[in-house]
Amino acid sequence: HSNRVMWFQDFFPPNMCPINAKANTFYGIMFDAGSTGTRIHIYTFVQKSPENLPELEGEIFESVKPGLSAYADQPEKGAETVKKLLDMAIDAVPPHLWKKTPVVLKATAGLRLLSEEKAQALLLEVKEVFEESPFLVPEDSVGIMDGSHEGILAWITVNFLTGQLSGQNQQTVGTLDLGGASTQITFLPRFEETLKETPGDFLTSFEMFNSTYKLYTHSYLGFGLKAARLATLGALNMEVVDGQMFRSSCLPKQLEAEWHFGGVKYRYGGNKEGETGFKPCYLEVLKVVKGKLHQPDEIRGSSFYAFSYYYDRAADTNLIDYEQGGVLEVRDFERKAKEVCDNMERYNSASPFLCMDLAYITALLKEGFGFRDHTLLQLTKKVNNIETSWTLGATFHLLQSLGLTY
Ligand SMILES: O=c1[nH]cnc2c1ncn2[C@@H]1O[C@H](COP(=O)(O)OP(=O)(O)O)[C@@H](O)[C@H]1O
Ligand SMILES: [Ca+2]
Repeated sequence: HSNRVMWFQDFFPPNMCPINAKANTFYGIMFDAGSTGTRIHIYTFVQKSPENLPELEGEIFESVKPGLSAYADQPEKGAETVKKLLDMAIDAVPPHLWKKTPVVLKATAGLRLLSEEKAQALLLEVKEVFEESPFLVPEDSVGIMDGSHEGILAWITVNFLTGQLSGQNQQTVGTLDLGGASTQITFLPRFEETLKETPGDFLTSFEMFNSTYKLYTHSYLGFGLKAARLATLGALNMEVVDGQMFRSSCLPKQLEAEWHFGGVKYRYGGNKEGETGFKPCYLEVLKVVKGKLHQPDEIRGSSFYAFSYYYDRAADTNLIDYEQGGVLEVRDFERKAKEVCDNMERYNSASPFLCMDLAYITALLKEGFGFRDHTLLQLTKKVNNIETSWTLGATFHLLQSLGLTY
């Protein structure tokens, strides 16, 4: 299509004009600076008619590891990883739309855990990369996202993709996200009771697509899968003494290894002489979650969408198909945790943390949030070929604030 103006264009509303069939295509670029990796999502939308929601046409997705927080002492190098990903957008977006295509980066728990100074230095370098690009750089285009937004925007994404935000008879689903450093739970309460017994800072009103949703949401910093490993080892927020060894019954007996997280080196290993296996391991992970999370009664009976590390660990252990995902019960994680923890030698080609991760997920779901053994979890990585990530919700929010959609 060219930009030629045809005489008949004035006779048609813009969306119906035959030569303009694609004139209402637009793009949005959203970066997710997570604690374990940085990801770019390039979305294509078509607004077919002004009274309908913009239709999502597709997504281009790419990711790199490690995340920005690993470059805490080399912010320029960190920004370089963002630039590499942004080069993909140069190829994906037609040049005449560059100036109208917004680019935004939101960082999550990895940067929340860094010192203010180091986090700001990284964000400043990223901002420079954006300013040098041909794209639209809105105000606040680079920053650390509020934990409550992370949950809400993921909820918007999943419920948009499953068609629950349009039309009548909306039956929304709750969402569970398990990151490296933090974890989120979000749902739309149906009972007056829930609103009454929930602490005020767990409830947030959010406007999207001409509706207001009062959501239950909370982000637990330090309860992501990798942070939980450190907590289980007793190493989270510890002044680590040189050569200090952290041991756990969740690790293979003979294991001794090193692990770098958040710029600190940890030595860890199994209980050489002591106990190993599910029972002692579960007691260890239980200490990390017990009594630390709010348990809304309402969620016991409902089913949830779960993604990120819930998905990865379920796929790693063949509980679900890696491409298709699947439906599980909470007790399936427990069954698998027992199987792996009580036979660690059989799983020694997988991650040494597999037993600990599965035990933690089980404890988080049951003793943390208070789900039942039979609670259903819909494990999903993509819906209609779009990643289930807070980034789509964030892009809608962005387009709305720029007046590109309502
Ligand atoms: O867009 C995505 N597609 C697929 N997986 C994702 C996406 N975003 C995050 N993840 C998953 O999230 C987990 C890592 O969490 P992340 O690095 O975002 O930590 P954080 O949320 O605590 O900052 C991994 O399981 C990773 O595969
Ligand atoms: Ca994340």
